[in-house]
Amino acid sequence: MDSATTAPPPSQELDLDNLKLLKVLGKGAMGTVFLVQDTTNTPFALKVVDKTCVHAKLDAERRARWEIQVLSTLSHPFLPSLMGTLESPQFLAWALPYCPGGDLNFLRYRQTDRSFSPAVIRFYVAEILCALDHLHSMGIAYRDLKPENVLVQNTGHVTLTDFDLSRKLNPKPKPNPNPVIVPSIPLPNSNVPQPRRKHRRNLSRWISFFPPDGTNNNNKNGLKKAKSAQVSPVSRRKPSFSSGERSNSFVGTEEYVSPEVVRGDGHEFAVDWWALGILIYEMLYGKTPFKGRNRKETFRNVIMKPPEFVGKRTALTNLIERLLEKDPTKRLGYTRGAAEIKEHEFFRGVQWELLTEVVRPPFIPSGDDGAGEMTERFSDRNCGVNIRDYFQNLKSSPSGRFEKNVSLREF
Ligand SMILES: Nc1ncnc2c1ncn2[C@@H]1O[C@H](COP(=O)(O)OP(=O)(O)OP(=O)(O)O)[C@@H](O)[C@H]1O
Repeated sequence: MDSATTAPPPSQELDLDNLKLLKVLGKGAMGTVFLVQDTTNTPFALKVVDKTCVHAKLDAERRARWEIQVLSTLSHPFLPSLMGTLESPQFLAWALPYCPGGDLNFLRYRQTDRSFSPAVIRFYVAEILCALDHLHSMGIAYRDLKPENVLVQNTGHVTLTDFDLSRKLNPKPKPNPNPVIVPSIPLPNSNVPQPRRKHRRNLSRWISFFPPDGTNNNNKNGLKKAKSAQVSPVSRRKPSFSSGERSNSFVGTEEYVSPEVVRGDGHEFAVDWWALGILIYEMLYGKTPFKGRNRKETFRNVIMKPPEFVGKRTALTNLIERLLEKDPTKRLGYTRGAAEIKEHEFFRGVQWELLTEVVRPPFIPSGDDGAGEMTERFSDRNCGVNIRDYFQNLKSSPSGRFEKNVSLREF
């Protein structure tokens, strides 16, 4: 798949005067994502972070700059490319290709039994695996894999979104094909006090933050998007036809957090393989494996409980089991990365180099698929509303929603 990657196209400086906001695609902890059109009528997604809003406390600006930095280096069919950026004293915004198919969570809820067949899972997971492989090869751990962050492009292929939690790690050295045999060193006795692990400092970043304003966090599907990382106050709400909620916490969605992160042991690229195991489980069974009644119970389950598999054991359940190995060093993918996972029996027959050539992915968005369910759509009369008006109006609106009859001003 890496053969399909090239240097990222240069991103341009966007001109706010030429942008029309068409609708809100989603709202996350960090920003609002709009569907926008430029003078050529090309639609694209614009993620806007209001540097002055209460979420500044979430370190939104620093995270946004990091996200832009990561995006500017990406060039891969299953990862977004940065189309442009803009900055004003109030806003930081960047443009990405529009994905009209919604996210995998939305798609799953449109299935009759709210789960995918193994064949559909194979397709999506193969593409996600290639995207993660590429990120890891760049030394980037994604750390926020969940169905809401897997978007469906107009071609039906996937793209990962939301890189503010990603982190640069030291690339793993390739395993030595001719290892030097050294005499074995006795394992440390667990009764002997060990030096404090260096990685524990990572925990300082994982402090929960509960925004005081109960911010509207709906995405375009009317689902509440799971808050990521240290921001995570609001539960990830499933579509309105379900009462189920998924709570989130200090490092991504609670149910996707790996045992090593819960334990404070620090983390490596293997956290992404754990999250991949959770995601596959959820796609197959329609629920995550370790969800408890509260965060404490969820974390206890993450550390202690083996995943339960209903029905016949298959190559797919074996793959999940190998990814949900509690000890990261024994987890599939730990030693040789994605290559190890690609060799698993579940993927037998997958032609990795030809994935982008698949012309009939399981779901191809038709026209404005899902767009009718956007939380906020600006009527034709309001097309052309500018970003400043949008946020100004939002602050003063008692409903916390955009009021359609806002008077338009130049930005
Ligand atoms: N390129 C895109 N095309 C279509 N919709 C998009 C696009 N990018 C983002 N979205 C929508 O906007 C939502 C929020 O985007 P994103 O995850 O980037 O925001 P965030 O503020 O970083 O979220 P989080 O709370 O996880 O940190 C997504 O879940 C998705 O529904």
